[in-house]
Formats: sequence, C-alpha cells, structure tokens
Amino acid sequence: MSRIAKIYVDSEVRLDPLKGKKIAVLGYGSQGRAWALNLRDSGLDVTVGLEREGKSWQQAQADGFHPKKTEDAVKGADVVIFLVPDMVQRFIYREHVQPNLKPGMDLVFAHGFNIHYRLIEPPQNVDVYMVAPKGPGPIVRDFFVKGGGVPVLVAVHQNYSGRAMEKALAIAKALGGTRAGAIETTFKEETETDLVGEQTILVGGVMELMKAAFETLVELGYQPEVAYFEAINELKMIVDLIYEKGFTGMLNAVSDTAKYGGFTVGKRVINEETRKRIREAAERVRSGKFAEEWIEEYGRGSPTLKKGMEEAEKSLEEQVGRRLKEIIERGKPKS
Ligand SMILES: NC(=O)c1ccc[n+]([C@@H]2O[C@H](COP(=O)([O-])OP(=O)(O)OC[C@H]3O[C@@H](n4cnc5c(N)ncnc54)[C@H](O)[C@@H]3O)[C@@H](O)[C@H]2O)c1
Ligand SMILES: CC(C)(O)[C@@H](O)C(=O)O
Ligand SMILES: [Mg+2]
Ligand SMILES: [Mg+2]
Repeated sequence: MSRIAKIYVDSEVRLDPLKGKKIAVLGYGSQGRAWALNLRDSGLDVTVGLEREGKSWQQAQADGFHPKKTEDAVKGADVVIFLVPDMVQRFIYREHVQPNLKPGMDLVFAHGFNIHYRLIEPPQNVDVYMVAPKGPGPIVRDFFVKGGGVPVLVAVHQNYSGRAMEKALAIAKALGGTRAGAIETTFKEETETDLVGEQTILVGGVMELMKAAFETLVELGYQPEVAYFEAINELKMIVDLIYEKGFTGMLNAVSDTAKYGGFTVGKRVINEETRKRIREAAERVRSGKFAEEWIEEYGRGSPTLKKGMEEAEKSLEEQVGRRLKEIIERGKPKS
C-alpha cells in the first residue's frame, strides 16, 4: 500500500506568514501573470520583475503593475518567485538573484526542475520551497476569479527559517490552490511526475492520440471536418464528464455500443507496449537523461521545439480547426 498524502485545505491555512513581506514575481507569462494577479488580489505585496521592456512588460502594466528590472525587483524583495521558463531560471539566478541574496530570503518555484537537477544550488541561509499548480496558468487565474482554485503541490527543499512549509501554504492559499487542496510532496516527486505526465499523457500522449485517430480517418477517405469533430473536438466533452463524474459517470453518459467498443478496442490501441513506453519515459526522467537532453536542445537554440510549433501550426488538424472555429464558438454554452 502506498502512503496516504497529506492534503491541506483553505480553513487550515493562514496568509499571515507572508503579510508585510515584499514578493517579487519574476516573469509574466502563463504562470507569472496568474500568480501576480491572484497574489495581489489576495492582499499580498507583489512586484513584477522582468528582464526588459516588451510584451510581458506591457501586459503587466496593462494589468496595473509597475514592473521593475529583475535585479531591482530582487533587491527590494523578501520572497523571490521564479516564473520564467525552466531553461532560463539558472541564468536569472546567477546574474540577478545570487548577487542580491540576503540571509532569510525565500526562493520559490512552481516546478522543481532547477532544484532537483541541481541547476540552481542556493546557499544554506535561505528558504527554498515550491508551490506547483496542477494546471495551466490561464486556468489558475480563471478558476480563482470565479471563486475556485486549481489544486497545487507544496514541497520544502530548504527550511532555514523553520517556517518554509507555512509560507508555501500561504502562497498556495493566495493563489487559490487551497480552495481545492494543497498536497504535500517533495521536489523529486513533483519534478518527475510532472515531466512524465506532460510527456506521456497531458501534452505528448493526448496530442499524438488525437492526431493518430484524426489522420487515420482522413487517410481512409472520411471528410476532415467529420474526423475533427470525432477525434479532437469531442474529447473535451468526454474529458469534462470524467472531470465532473469520474470514469463511471462518463461511461453512464455514452452508449452501450461505445462502452463495449471502448472496453475491447481501447486495450488493443493502448496496450502493454504503450505501458512499456511510459515506463521508458519515466526512466529517462528519473535518470536525468531527459533533463540533459532538454538542456542540450535549449543550448542549440531549441530547434526541435521550434519545428514542433511550426508543424503544429501548419498541420491539417489546425487548418480544419480554424475553419470550424465559428461553429465551435457558436455552440459554446453562453453562461
Ligand atoms: N505553463 C504552465 O501552465 C505551468 C504549470 C505549472 C508549472 N509551470 C512552471 O512555471 C514556471 C514558468 O513557466 P511558464 O510556462 O509560466 O513560463 P512562460 O514561458 O510563460 O514564461 C514567460 C515569461 O518569462 C519571460 N522570459 C522568457 N524567456 C526569457 C529569457 N530568456 N530571459 C528572461 N525572461 C524570459 C517572458 O518575458 C515571460 O514574462 C516554470 O517553472 C514551469 O515549469 C508552468
Ligand atoms: C500545464 C502543465 C503541462 O501541467 C505544466 O506542467 C507545464 O509544464 O506547462
Ligand atoms: Mg510541467
Ligand atoms: Mg504540470
């Protein structure tokens, strides 16, 4: 039996450990914007730190912040939150954070990559902790605004003050995370599960499965529009049913024909070989091989990442999706 996770909820957590502290949010992208806005709306003192004037700077200003250069934001801060891309964090740390570290400062992460793989090695006299939202940045903001919250993982790497977990939970609360729940974890568990999850199911797996079904239907001569609704658009509705009511709830909403076909054919498509591949992906993450490969790719200017984005943009799926956008938008619930 695996151990039972410690889960914190809103009523157990206080914002006090962060009241009066100056918080620098470095980066204003997917998570940066959501964190800066949610933390500010929760009454915390937030400054946005950015490298240069540009898109993020303008967005932060449009949202009512007065962004500062990274170095200046760090100099005035008690708590520094890293919300620039994982591959950029170590450079920002070396250039702007390390030279301005004061004993008792807090370094906060939304994902454990840089600490777990030792790309950043802070001195002993600072707190290092993590609040990792289990959802994309824009959803972290959207749920918060609508009174909810995306669940988060919390972990402590260094507890110089003795109060690191209290502060991690306070951030989780300010972010809306404890409205759902904050699960205690370690940097190792968060980093490894997050990477395996996004590679094999959330980003890689789902996209490839949708593409495989869509492209096969099109190759067989079916209309791309029909294939798009079947293999891509309807997945949201099925996943929403699972999200609301679990697998049983989803199964109760589909026909017996779909249940029987799903039970028998699903296992032939996603089979032992697929599980072996998921295990292989996990091994690459656990051994550090994936991190090594990604750091090397980033060092060469991220050619694979750029090619993937270009291919996605040009793909038949995206072209058909754009063509059907009007229909999909028209059909969306209005409230
Ligand atoms: N995207 C998500 O939904 C998500 C979910 C959970 C955790 N995380 C974690 O949150 C952290 C931030 O990820 P993100 O996806 O929000 O980042 P992002 O790619 O959206 O970050 C963009 C921000 O970083 C700045 N930036 C980009 N390149 C830079 C560079 N070279 N130098 C300086 N600044 C640069 C941009 O100006 C922008 O403000 C990461 O640790 C990531 O793993 C992200
Ligand atoms: C939103 C995800 C995929 O869960 C996150 O882990 C990320 O890296 O963007
Ligand atoms: Mg991730
Ligand atoms: Mg994730």
